[in-house]
Amino acid sequence: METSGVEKRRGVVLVPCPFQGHITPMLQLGWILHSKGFSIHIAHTKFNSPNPSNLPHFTFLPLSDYLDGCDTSFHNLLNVMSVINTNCEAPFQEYMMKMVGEEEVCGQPVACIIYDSIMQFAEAVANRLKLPSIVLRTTTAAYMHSHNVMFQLLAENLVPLPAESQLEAAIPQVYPLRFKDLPLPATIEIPQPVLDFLHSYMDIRSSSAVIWNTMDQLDHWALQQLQQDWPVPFFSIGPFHKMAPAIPTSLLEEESGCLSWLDKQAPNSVIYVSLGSLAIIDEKKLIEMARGIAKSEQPFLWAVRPSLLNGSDAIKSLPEDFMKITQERGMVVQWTPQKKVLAHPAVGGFLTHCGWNSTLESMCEGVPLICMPCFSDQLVNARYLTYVWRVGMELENAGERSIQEAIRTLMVSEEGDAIRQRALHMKREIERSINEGGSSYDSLYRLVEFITSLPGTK
Ligand SMILES: O=c1ccn([C@@H]2O[C@H](COP(=O)(O)OP(=O)(O)O[C@H]3O[C@H](CO)[C@@H](O)[C@H](O)[C@H]3O)[C@@H](O)[C@H]2O)c(=O)[nH]1
Repeated sequence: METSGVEKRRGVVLVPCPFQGHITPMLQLGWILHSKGFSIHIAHTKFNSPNPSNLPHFTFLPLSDYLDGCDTSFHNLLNVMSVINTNCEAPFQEYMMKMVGEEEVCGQPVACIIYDSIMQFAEAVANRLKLPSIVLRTTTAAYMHSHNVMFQLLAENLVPLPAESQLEAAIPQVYPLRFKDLPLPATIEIPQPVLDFLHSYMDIRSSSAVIWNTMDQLDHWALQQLQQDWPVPFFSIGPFHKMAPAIPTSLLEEESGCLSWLDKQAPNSVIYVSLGSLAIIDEKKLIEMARGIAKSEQPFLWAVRPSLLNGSDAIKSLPEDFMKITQERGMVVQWTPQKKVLAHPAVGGFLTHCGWNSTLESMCEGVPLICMPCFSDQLVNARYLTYVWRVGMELENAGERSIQEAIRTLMVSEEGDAIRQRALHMKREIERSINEGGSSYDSLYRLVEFITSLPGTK
Protein backbone atom coordinates (compact mmCIF):
# COMPACT_ATOMS: atom_id res chain seq x y z
CA MET A 1 0.00 0.00 0.00
CA GLU A 2 1.66 3.23 -1.10
CA THR A 3 1.42 6.55 0.69
CA SER A 4 0.80 8.20 -2.67
CA GLY A 5 -2.43 6.16 -2.95
CA VAL A 6 -4.18 8.85 -0.90
CA GLU A 7 -4.17 11.71 -3.37
CA LYS A 8 -4.86 14.67 -1.13
CA ARG A 9 -3.61 14.27 2.44
CA ARG A 10 -6.74 14.20 4.53
CA GLY A 11 -6.66 15.02 8.19
CA VAL A 12 -7.54 12.55 10.92
CA VAL A 13 -8.06 13.94 14.41
CA LEU A 14 -7.06 11.56 17.20
CA VAL A 15 -8.29 11.97 20.77
CA PRO A 16 -6.23 9.85 23.21
CA CYS A 17 -7.12 9.19 26.83
CA PRO A 18 -4.32 10.62 29.00
CA PHE A 19 -2.96 7.43 30.59
CA GLN A 20 0.16 5.66 29.40
CA GLY A 21 -1.57 2.43 28.37
CA HIS A 22 -4.02 4.45 26.26
CA ILE A 23 -1.82 7.25 24.89
CA THR A 24 0.74 4.79 23.56
CA PRO A 25 -1.57 2.84 21.22
CA MET A 26 -3.29 6.02 20.01
CA LEU A 27 0.02 7.68 19.08
CA GLN A 28 1.12 4.45 17.43
CA LEU A 29 -2.11 4.41 15.45
CA GLY A 30 -1.39 8.02 14.44
CA TRP A 31 2.00 6.94 13.18
CA ILE A 32 0.53 4.06 11.20
CA LEU A 33 -2.10 6.29 9.57
CA HIS A 34 0.49 8.97 8.85
CA SER A 35 2.59 6.39 7.02
CA LYS A 36 -0.50 5.62 4.93
CA GLY A 37 -0.88 9.20 3.78
CA PHE A 38 -3.10 10.92 6.33
CA SER A 39 -2.14 14.03 8.26
CA ILE A 40 -2.50 13.54 11.99
CA HIS A 41 -3.82 15.99 14.58
CA ILE A 42 -3.68 14.97 18.23
CA ALA A 43 -6.27 16.64 20.46
CA HIS A 44 -4.97 15.94 23.96
CA THR A 45 -5.51 16.99 27.55
CA LYS A 46 -2.89 19.16 29.21
CA PHE A 47 -2.71 16.53 31.93
CA ASN A 48 -0.20 13.86 30.85
CA SER A 49 0.33 15.69 27.59
CA PRO A 50 2.41 13.86 24.98
CA ASN A 51 5.64 15.66 24.08
CA PRO A 52 5.08 17.38 20.69
CA SER A 53 8.83 17.68 20.03
CA ASN A 54 9.06 13.86 20.00
CA LEU A 55 6.50 13.67 17.21
CA PRO A 56 7.23 16.41 14.67
CA HIS A 57 5.02 14.81 12.00
CA PHE A 58 1.85 15.45 13.99
CA THR A 59 0.11 18.68 14.98
CA PHE A 60 -1.05 18.99 18.58
CA LEU A 61 -4.24 20.60 19.85
CA PRO A 62 -3.96 21.01 23.65
CA LEU A 63 -7.33 20.98 25.44
CA SER A 64 -7.83 22.77 28.76
CA ASP A 65 -8.95 20.07 31.16
CA TYR A 66 -8.94 22.13 34.40
CA LEU A 67 -7.40 19.19 36.22
CA ASP A 68 -4.85 21.37 38.04
CA GLY A 69 -5.10 20.61 41.72
CA CYS A 70 -7.32 17.57 41.11
CA ASP A 71 -6.34 14.24 42.67
CA THR A 72 -5.23 12.21 39.64
CA SER A 73 -4.18 9.14 41.60
CA PHE A 74 -5.51 5.68 40.81
CA HIS A 75 -8.29 5.89 43.43
CA ASN A 76 -9.79 8.94 41.77
CA LEU A 77 -9.63 7.79 38.14
CA LEU A 78 -13.38 7.65 37.62
CA ASN A 79 -13.66 11.24 38.72
CA VAL A 80 -10.70 12.29 36.54
CA MET A 81 -12.35 10.75 33.49
CA SER A 82 -15.61 12.48 34.26
CA VAL A 83 -13.86 15.87 34.69
CA ILE A 84 -12.08 15.41 31.36
CA ASN A 85 -15.31 14.52 29.59
CA THR A 86 -17.05 17.56 31.04
CA ASN A 87 -14.29 20.11 30.56
CA CYS A 88 -12.76 19.15 27.23
CA GLU A 89 -15.89 19.20 25.12
CA ALA A 90 -16.08 22.99 24.65
CA PRO A 91 -12.41 23.57 23.73
CA PHE A 92 -12.47 20.55 21.44
CA GLN A 93 -15.57 21.80 19.68
CA GLU A 94 -13.93 25.19 19.22
CA TYR A 95 -10.87 23.59 17.62
CA MET A 96 -12.94 21.38 15.40
CA MET A 97 -15.17 24.21 14.24
CA LYS A 98 -12.06 26.09 13.15
CA MET A 99 -10.68 23.06 11.36
CA VAL A 100 -13.94 22.34 9.61
CA GLY A 101 -14.90 25.95 8.91
CA GLU A 102 -11.51 27.32 7.97
CA GLU A 103 -9.80 24.52 6.18
CA GLU A 104 -6.70 26.66 5.80
CA VAL A 105 -6.07 26.35 9.56
CA CYS A 106 -4.63 22.91 8.97
CA GLY A 107 -4.50 22.92 5.20
CA GLN A 108 -6.44 19.67 4.79
CA PRO A 109 -9.98 18.46 4.92
CA VAL A 110 -10.89 16.32 7.93
CA ALA A 111 -11.88 12.71 7.22
CA CYS A 112 -12.91 11.68 10.72
CA ILE A 113 -12.29 11.78 14.46
CA ILE A 114 -10.80 8.68 16.08
CA TYR A 115 -11.31 8.72 19.84
CA ASP A 116 -10.39 6.49 22.74
CA SER A 117 -13.57 4.90 24.04
CA ILE A 118 -13.16 6.81 27.33
CA MET A 119 -13.10 10.20 25.58
CA GLN A 120 -16.81 10.31 24.86
CA PHE A 121 -16.95 14.09 24.52
CA ALA A 122 -15.13 13.70 21.18
CA GLU A 123 -17.97 11.69 19.76
CA ALA A 124 -20.54 14.25 20.91
CA VAL A 125 -18.60 16.96 19.05
CA ALA A 126 -18.23 14.76 15.95
CA ASN A 127 -22.00 14.25 15.86
CA ARG A 128 -22.70 17.95 16.29
CA LEU A 129 -20.36 18.84 13.43
CA LYS A 130 -21.62 15.92 11.32
CA LEU A 131 -18.15 14.38 11.15
CA PRO A 132 -17.71 10.59 11.12
CA SER A 133 -16.21 9.13 14.28
CA ILE A 134 -14.36 5.88 14.87
CA VAL A 135 -13.74 4.43 18.30
CA LEU A 136 -10.37 2.94 19.32
CA ARG A 137 -10.40 0.05 21.79
CA THR A 138 -7.07 -0.40 23.51
CA THR A 139 -7.99 -3.76 25.05
CA THR A 140 -9.08 -7.15 23.71
CA ALA A 141 -12.51 -8.04 22.41
CA ALA A 142 -12.51 -10.89 24.95
CA TYR A 143 -12.41 -8.30 27.72
CA MET A 144 -15.25 -6.27 26.20
CA HIS A 145 -17.34 -9.40 25.80
CA SER A 146 -16.68 -10.44 29.40
CA HIS A 147 -18.17 -7.11 30.49
CA ASN A 148 -21.31 -7.73 28.50
CA VAL A 149 -21.62 -11.11 30.19
CA MET A 150 -21.01 -9.49 33.58
CA PHE A 151 -23.92 -7.13 32.91
CA GLN A 152 -26.12 -10.11 32.00
CA LEU A 153 -25.13 -11.91 35.20
CA LEU A 154 -25.95 -8.79 37.21
CA ALA A 155 -29.32 -8.43 35.48
CA GLU A 156 -30.14 -12.06 36.29
CA ASN A 157 -28.98 -11.61 39.90
CA LEU A 158 -26.36 -14.33 39.43
CA VAL A 159 -23.71 -11.99 40.81
CA PRO A 160 -22.72 -11.02 43.44
CA LEU A 161 -22.01 -14.65 44.25
CA PRO A 162 -23.18 -15.82 47.67
CA ALA A 163 -19.82 -17.41 48.56
CA GLU A 164 -16.15 -16.89 47.75
CA SER A 165 -15.83 -20.60 47.06
CA GLN A 166 -17.83 -20.16 43.83
CA LEU A 167 -15.18 -17.88 42.32
CA GLU A 168 -13.41 -20.91 40.83
CA ALA A 169 -16.49 -21.96 38.86
CA ALA A 170 -16.40 -21.55 35.06
CA ILE A 171 -18.90 -19.27 33.31
CA PRO A 172 -20.30 -21.13 30.29
CA GLN A 173 -21.08 -17.93 28.29
CA VAL A 174 -17.43 -16.83 28.42
CA TYR A 175 -15.56 -20.11 28.65
CA PRO A 176 -12.76 -20.42 29.78
CA LEU A 177 -13.27 -17.50 32.16
CA ARG A 178 -14.11 -18.27 35.77
CA PHE A 179 -15.96 -15.90 38.06
CA LYS A 180 -12.60 -14.88 39.51
CA ASP A 181 -11.40 -13.82 36.04
CA LEU A 182 -14.22 -11.33 35.52
CA PRO A 183 -13.05 -7.73 35.20
CA LEU A 184 -15.19 -6.70 38.18
CA PRO A 185 -15.18 -8.50 41.54
CA ALA A 186 -17.96 -11.12 41.50
CA THR A 187 -18.55 -11.33 45.24
CA ILE A 188 -19.37 -7.72 46.09
CA GLU A 189 -21.97 -5.15 45.09
CA ILE A 190 -20.47 -2.88 42.42
CA PRO A 191 -21.21 0.81 43.13
CA GLN A 192 -23.72 2.28 40.68
CA PRO A 193 -21.39 5.07 39.39
CA VAL A 194 -18.87 2.41 38.37
CA LEU A 195 -21.55 0.45 36.52
CA ASP A 196 -22.83 3.62 34.84
CA PHE A 197 -19.33 4.49 33.67
CA LEU A 198 -18.75 0.99 32.34
CA HIS A 199 -22.09 0.93 30.53
CA SER A 200 -21.17 4.03 28.57
CA TYR A 201 -17.54 2.96 28.14
CA MET A 202 -18.61 -0.37 26.65
CA ASP A 203 -20.97 1.23 24.15
CA ILE A 204 -19.75 2.30 20.73
CA ARG A 205 -22.60 4.84 20.49
CA SER A 206 -22.94 6.14 16.92
CA SER A 207 -19.37 5.45 15.82
CA SER A 208 -18.94 4.36 12.21
CA ALA A 209 -16.37 1.67 13.00
CA VAL A 210 -14.17 0.16 15.72
CA ILE A 211 -10.38 -0.12 15.57
CA TRP A 212 -8.84 -2.81 17.79
CA ASN A 213 -5.25 -3.18 18.93
CA THR A 214 -5.66 -6.93 18.69
CA MET A 215 -5.43 -9.69 16.12
CA ASP A 216 -8.11 -11.93 14.65
CA GLN A 217 -6.15 -15.06 15.57
CA LEU A 218 -6.09 -14.12 19.26
CA ASP A 219 -9.54 -12.69 19.65
CA HIS A 220 -11.63 -14.21 16.88
CA TRP A 221 -14.48 -15.66 18.94
CA ALA A 222 -15.07 -12.54 21.05
CA LEU A 223 -14.85 -10.28 17.99
CA GLN A 224 -17.60 -12.35 16.39
CA GLN A 225 -19.76 -12.12 19.51
CA LEU A 226 -19.38 -8.35 19.67
CA GLN A 227 -20.02 -7.93 15.98
CA GLN A 228 -23.57 -9.20 16.59
CA ASP A 229 -24.27 -6.27 18.93
CA TRP A 230 -22.29 -3.70 16.96
CA PRO A 231 -22.94 -4.12 13.22
CA VAL A 232 -20.26 -1.67 12.06
CA PRO A 233 -16.90 -2.50 10.45
CA PHE A 234 -14.26 -3.85 12.84
CA PHE A 235 -10.58 -3.36 12.06
CA SER A 236 -8.23 -5.56 14.13
CA ILE A 237 -4.86 -4.21 13.12
CA GLY A 238 -2.73 -5.00 16.15
CA PRO A 239 -0.17 -5.14 17.49
CA PHE A 240 0.23 -1.45 16.72
CA HIS A 241 3.73 -1.19 18.14
CA LYS A 242 5.08 -3.60 15.54
CA MET A 243 3.83 -1.29 12.80
CA ALA A 244 5.04 1.91 14.49
CA PRO A 245 8.20 0.63 16.10
CA ALA A 246 10.27 3.78 16.55
CA ILE A 247 7.73 6.12 18.03
CA PRO A 248 8.54 7.60 21.48
CA THR A 249 5.42 7.60 23.66
CA SER A 250 6.70 7.37 27.23
CA LEU A 251 5.34 9.85 29.78
CA LEU A 252 8.10 8.98 32.26
CA GLU A 253 11.81 9.16 31.63
CA GLU A 254 13.21 5.82 30.48
CA GLU A 255 16.33 4.62 32.29
CA SER A 256 18.30 3.19 29.40
CA GLY A 257 21.23 2.18 31.64
CA CYS A 258 19.40 -1.06 32.30
CA LEU A 259 20.10 -2.12 28.71
CA SER A 260 23.87 -2.04 29.34
CA TRP A 261 23.28 -4.10 32.48
CA LEU A 262 21.27 -6.61 30.41
CA ASP A 263 24.16 -6.79 27.93
CA LYS A 264 26.24 -8.40 30.71
CA GLN A 265 23.69 -11.12 31.51
CA ALA A 266 23.45 -14.61 29.99
CA PRO A 267 20.79 -15.25 27.32
CA ASN A 268 17.30 -15.96 28.69
CA SER A 269 18.52 -15.62 32.29
CA VAL A 270 16.78 -12.42 33.46
CA ILE A 271 13.24 -12.18 34.79
CA TYR A 272 11.83 -8.74 33.98
CA VAL A 273 9.23 -7.42 36.44
CA SER A 274 6.81 -4.55 35.90
CA LEU A 275 3.22 -3.78 36.84
CA GLY A 276 2.69 -1.10 34.19
CA SER A 277 1.74 2.53 34.69
CA LEU A 278 -1.46 2.46 36.76
CA ALA A 279 -1.57 -0.45 39.18
CA ILE A 280 -0.88 0.28 42.82
CA ILE A 281 0.00 -2.18 45.55
CA ASP A 282 0.41 -1.88 49.31
CA GLU A 283 3.70 -2.10 51.18
CA LYS A 284 3.06 -5.68 52.29
CA LYS A 285 2.66 -6.84 48.69
CA LEU A 286 5.72 -4.87 47.59
CA ILE A 287 7.80 -6.65 50.22
CA GLU A 288 6.32 -10.06 49.31
CA MET A 289 7.27 -9.38 45.69
CA ALA A 290 10.81 -8.34 46.66
CA ARG A 291 11.30 -11.48 48.79
CA GLY A 292 9.88 -13.78 46.11
CA ILE A 293 12.12 -12.23 43.44
CA ALA A 294 15.17 -12.43 45.72
CA LYS A 295 14.55 -16.05 46.73
CA SER A 296 14.13 -17.16 43.11
CA GLU A 297 17.89 -16.68 42.80
CA GLN A 298 17.47 -15.55 39.20
CA PRO A 299 18.94 -12.31 37.82
CA PHE A 300 16.16 -9.73 37.66
CA LEU A 301 15.29 -6.29 36.33
CA TRP A 302 12.43 -4.62 38.21
CA ALA A 303 10.65 -1.43 37.13
CA VAL A 304 9.39 0.10 40.38
CA ARG A 305 7.74 3.37 39.39
CA PRO A 306 7.34 5.89 42.23
CA SER A 307 3.52 5.76 42.20
CA LEU A 308 3.41 1.95 42.46
CA LEU A 309 3.02 2.34 46.20
CA ASN A 310 0.18 4.66 47.02
CA GLY A 311 1.50 7.62 48.96
CA SER A 312 5.24 6.93 49.25
CA ASP A 313 8.24 6.34 47.00
CA ALA A 314 8.17 2.63 46.24
CA ILE A 315 11.92 2.13 45.75
CA LYS A 316 12.68 3.72 49.14
CA SER A 317 10.30 1.23 50.73
CA LEU A 318 12.16 -1.84 49.47
CA PRO A 319 13.85 -3.80 52.30
CA GLU A 320 17.59 -3.22 52.82
CA ASP A 321 18.53 -6.89 52.42
CA PHE A 322 16.75 -6.87 49.06
CA MET A 323 18.75 -3.88 47.89
CA LYS A 324 21.93 -5.77 48.83
CA ILE A 325 20.86 -8.74 46.70
CA THR A 326 20.05 -6.30 43.90
CA GLN A 327 23.68 -5.20 43.81
CA GLU A 328 24.74 -8.83 43.33
CA ARG A 329 22.37 -9.97 40.62
CA GLY A 330 19.64 -7.52 39.87
CA MET A 331 18.70 -4.03 38.89
CA VAL A 332 15.88 -1.82 40.14
CA VAL A 333 14.86 1.26 38.15
CA GLN A 334 11.77 3.44 38.11
CA TRP A 335 10.90 3.10 34.44
CA THR A 336 12.51 1.09 31.65
CA PRO A 337 12.49 1.34 27.85
CA GLN A 338 10.23 -1.72 28.07
CA LYS A 339 9.97 -2.70 24.43
CA LYS A 340 13.78 -2.74 24.16
CA VAL A 341 14.03 -4.67 27.42
CA LEU A 342 11.63 -7.35 26.21
CA ALA A 343 13.51 -7.58 22.90
CA HIS A 344 16.84 -8.08 24.69
CA PRO A 345 18.23 -11.65 24.41
CA ALA A 346 19.04 -11.74 28.15
CA VAL A 347 15.37 -11.46 29.12
CA GLY A 348 13.82 -14.89 29.50
CA GLY A 349 10.57 -14.13 31.32
CA PHE A 350 8.22 -11.32 32.31
CA LEU A 351 6.41 -11.09 35.65
CA THR A 352 3.61 -8.73 34.64
CA HIS A 353 0.26 -7.25 35.62
CA CYS A 354 -0.98 -8.29 32.12
CA GLY A 355 -1.89 -4.81 30.87
CA TRP A 356 -2.71 -5.27 27.21
CA ASN A 357 0.27 -3.30 25.86
CA SER A 358 2.72 -5.21 28.04
CA THR A 359 1.07 -8.48 27.05
CA LEU A 360 1.38 -7.71 23.34
CA GLU A 361 4.94 -6.43 23.69
CA SER A 362 5.96 -9.65 25.46
CA MET A 363 4.19 -11.96 23.01
CA CYS A 364 5.75 -10.14 20.06
CA GLU A 365 9.21 -10.93 21.44
CA GLY A 366 8.42 -14.54 22.32
CA VAL A 367 8.96 -13.83 26.04
CA PRO A 368 6.83 -16.10 28.28
CA LEU A 369 4.92 -14.45 31.12
CA ILE A 370 4.07 -14.92 34.78
CA CYS A 371 0.65 -13.37 35.29
CA MET A 372 -0.02 -11.15 38.28
CA PRO A 373 -3.18 -9.30 37.21
CA CYS A 374 -4.28 -6.37 39.36
CA PHE A 375 -7.63 -5.20 37.97
CA SER A 376 -10.02 -5.01 35.03
CA ASP A 377 -8.95 -6.47 31.66
CA GLN A 378 -5.72 -7.75 33.23
CA LEU A 379 -7.67 -10.63 34.82
CA VAL A 380 -9.15 -11.65 31.48
CA ASN A 381 -5.77 -11.31 29.73
CA ALA A 382 -4.14 -13.48 32.41
CA ARG A 383 -6.68 -16.26 31.88
CA TYR A 384 -6.20 -16.17 28.12
CA LEU A 385 -2.42 -16.11 28.48
CA THR A 386 -2.36 -19.16 30.71
CA TYR A 387 -5.28 -21.23 29.47
CA VAL A 388 -5.98 -20.29 25.83
CA TRP A 389 -2.72 -19.06 24.30
CA ARG A 390 -0.66 -21.02 26.87
CA VAL A 391 2.31 -18.65 26.81
CA GLY A 392 1.99 -17.64 30.45
CA MET A 393 1.82 -19.07 33.97
CA GLU A 394 -0.82 -18.32 36.54
CA LEU A 395 0.42 -17.24 39.97
CA GLU A 396 -1.33 -19.17 42.69
CA ASN A 397 -1.35 -15.97 44.72
CA ALA A 398 0.79 -12.86 44.90
CA GLY A 399 2.68 -14.15 47.95
CA GLU A 400 6.44 -14.50 48.34
CA ARG A 401 6.52 -18.29 47.94
CA SER A 402 4.27 -18.38 44.93
CA ILE A 403 6.35 -15.70 43.15
CA GLN A 404 9.61 -17.50 43.98
CA GLU A 405 8.30 -20.84 42.66
CA ALA A 406 6.76 -19.38 39.53
CA ILE A 407 10.03 -17.64 38.59
CA ARG A 408 12.00 -20.87 39.12
CA THR A 409 9.51 -22.86 37.10
CA LEU A 410 9.43 -20.44 34.22
CA MET A 411 13.16 -19.80 34.06
CA VAL A 412 14.76 -23.16 34.88
CA SER A 413 12.39 -26.08 34.37
CA GLU A 414 11.12 -28.23 31.53
CA GLU A 415 7.66 -26.83 32.07
CA GLY A 416 9.12 -23.34 31.61
CA ASP A 417 10.93 -24.46 28.44
CA ALA A 418 7.66 -25.74 26.99
CA ILE A 419 5.98 -22.39 27.67
CA ARG A 420 8.94 -20.59 26.08
CA GLN A 421 8.63 -22.74 22.94
CA ARG A 422 4.95 -21.86 22.67
CA ALA A 423 5.79 -18.19 23.17
CA LEU A 424 8.29 -18.37 20.30
CA HIS A 425 5.65 -19.99 18.14
CA MET A 426 3.21 -17.21 19.06
CA LYS A 427 5.84 -14.62 18.09
CA ARG A 428 6.02 -16.15 14.61
CA GLU A 429 2.21 -16.23 14.33
CA ILE A 430 2.06 -12.53 15.16
CA GLU A 431 4.76 -11.76 12.61
CA ARG A 432 2.69 -13.54 9.99
CA SER A 433 -0.40 -11.51 10.86
CA ILE A 434 1.30 -8.17 10.30
CA ASN A 435 3.11 -9.15 7.10
CA GLU A 436 1.58 -9.04 3.64
CA GLY A 437 -1.31 -11.49 3.46
CA GLY A 438 -1.72 -11.59 7.26
CA SER A 439 -4.99 -10.67 8.99
CA SER A 440 -3.80 -7.42 10.60
CA TYR A 441 -2.09 -6.34 7.39
CA ASP A 442 -5.30 -6.89 5.42
CA SER A 443 -7.39 -5.23 8.07
CA LEU A 444 -5.18 -2.14 7.94
CA TYR A 445 -5.58 -2.01 4.19
CA ARG A 446 -9.37 -2.08 4.63
CA LEU A 447 -9.18 0.61 7.33
CA VAL A 448 -7.27 2.98 5.04
CA GLU A 449 -9.84 2.42 2.28
CA PHE A 450 -12.64 2.97 4.78
CA ILE A 451 -11.26 6.28 6.08
CA THR A 452 -10.52 7.43 2.56
CA SER A 453 -14.12 6.78 1.57
CA LEU A 454 -15.65 8.68 4.51
CA PRO A 455 -17.44 11.90 3.58
CA GLY A 456 -15.82 14.06 6.28
CA THR A 457 -15.07 17.53 4.96
CA LYS A 458 -14.00 17.88 1.34
O1 LIG B 1 9.00 0.55 33.06
C1 LIG B 1 8.14 0.57 32.19
C2 LIG B 1 6.84 0.05 32.39
C3 LIG B 1 5.93 0.14 31.36
N1 LIG B 1 6.26 0.74 30.19
C4 LIG B 1 5.26 0.84 29.09
O2 LIG B 1 4.03 1.28 29.60
C5 LIG B 1 2.97 0.67 28.90
C6 LIG B 1 2.04 0.05 29.93
O3 LIG B 1 0.85 -0.34 29.31
P1 LIG B 1 0.01 -1.60 29.81
O4 LIG B 1 0.87 -2.77 29.90
O5 LIG B 1 -1.17 -1.74 28.90
O6 LIG B 1 -0.41 -1.27 31.27
P2 LIG B 1 -1.14 0.02 31.93
O7 LIG B 1 -0.28 1.16 31.85
O8 LIG B 1 -1.54 -0.43 33.25
O9 LIG B 1 -2.42 0.20 30.95
C7 LIG B 1 -3.80 0.51 31.15
O10 LIG B 1 -4.33 0.48 29.83
C8 LIG B 1 -4.26 -0.79 29.16
C9 LIG B 1 -4.82 -0.61 27.76
O11 LIG B 1 -6.14 -0.16 27.81
C10 LIG B 1 -5.00 -1.85 29.95
O12 LIG B 1 -4.84 -3.12 29.34
C11 LIG B 1 -4.47 -1.89 31.39
O13 LIG B 1 -5.20 -2.82 32.16
C12 LIG B 1 -4.58 -0.50 32.00
O14 LIG B 1 -4.09 -0.50 33.32
C13 LIG B 1 3.58 -0.38 27.97
O15 LIG B 1 3.56 0.10 26.64
C14 LIG B 1 5.01 -0.50 28.46
O16 LIG B 1 5.95 -0.74 27.43
C15 LIG B 1 7.51 1.25 29.98
O17 LIG B 1 7.82 1.76 28.90
N2 LIG B 1 8.41 1.16 30.99
